[in-house]
Amino acid sequence: MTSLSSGTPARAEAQATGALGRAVVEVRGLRMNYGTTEVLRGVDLTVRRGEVVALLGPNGAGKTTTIEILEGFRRRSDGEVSVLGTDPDRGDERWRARLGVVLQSWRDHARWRVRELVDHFGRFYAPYSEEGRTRPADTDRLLEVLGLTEHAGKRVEDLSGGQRRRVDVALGVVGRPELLFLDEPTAGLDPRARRDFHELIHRLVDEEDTTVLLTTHDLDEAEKLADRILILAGGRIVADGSAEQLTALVERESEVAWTVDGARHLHTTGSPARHVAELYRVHGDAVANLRVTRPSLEEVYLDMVRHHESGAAERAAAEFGKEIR
Ligand SMILES: Nc1ncnc2c1ncn2[C@@H]1O[C@H](COP(=O)(O)OP(=O)(O)OP(=O)(O)O)[C@@H](O)[C@H]1O
Repeated sequence: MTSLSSGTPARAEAQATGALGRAVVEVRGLRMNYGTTEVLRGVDLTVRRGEVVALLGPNGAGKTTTIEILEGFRRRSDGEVSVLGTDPDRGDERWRARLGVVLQSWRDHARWRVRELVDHFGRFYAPYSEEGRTRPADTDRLLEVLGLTEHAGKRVEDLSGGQRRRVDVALGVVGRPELLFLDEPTAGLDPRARRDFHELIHRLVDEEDTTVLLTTHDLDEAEKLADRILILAGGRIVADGSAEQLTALVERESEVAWTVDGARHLHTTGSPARHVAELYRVHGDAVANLRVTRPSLEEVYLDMVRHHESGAAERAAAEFGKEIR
């Protein structure tokens, strides 16, 4: 397998030295207002070295706003933010060189040829090499890893959407970032390109010791890609855990519905089997129309999104938070 650098995979090395797990992003009480509209109302989150974290939330939840603040592109209204040990509002060029950024849509550079463009971007990073991390990445090797070798001589404007997206990624990682921000990375990619992209992200994490924070409104993508999912809704993080943890928490709350003597009943419980046994002990054969439903993470999430889009964001977020805690 082609890698961006030679030698021992960086993640294994970091694991050996105990460097994995240190916080690279710390956010406490982050608030953001656009005029009188409060978009972020006290976001707390942590991203640790070596993690792939997905910031998941419905359209307009404030995902882009959050990562733009972390990238130093946008000034926050309030709160504490530290990215690679620095407040992004005061980040200098050396700090910036340690970050990789892939924006939602990149419409510039249409007339550049792929190889020239990646090479050109890479040169900016040359003064910022560090021990164990020579910058930039080798352009040809990077193009190969991203499946762009055969398109290296083409103009960006002549590429397909998926190929362009890969160029965006090349520009985001040519500086061999310690921390990579990806905003909706697979929007517009077909399933094959999406799968390739997921592989690429895992390879970056394993071989380059890159920590990744990505935004998506696709739960499936978050489940496939991320070690940890943060759900942003109503201006706050309402859930934080691995896909398995979130699923387990959701499944704890099952709905038991039944009728006794024609009267309908509904009960939410973490132990449906015990509840059903108790029902039969008390009512015996009078129990009818028994139904036990375990909502999936997706159902609960989509329900929250529907509420959010119908304007009941605050309530939906609170309910969702309650449901999975
Ligand atoms: N520059 C701005 N001025 C005023 N309002 C803004 C600005 N940028 C974003 N907003 C508003 O802030 C809210 C959050 O936007 P943001 O783009 O951060 O959400 P998002 O979760 O990334 O959404 P999407 O999934 O659609 O990309 C939206 O209601 C948006 O209209």
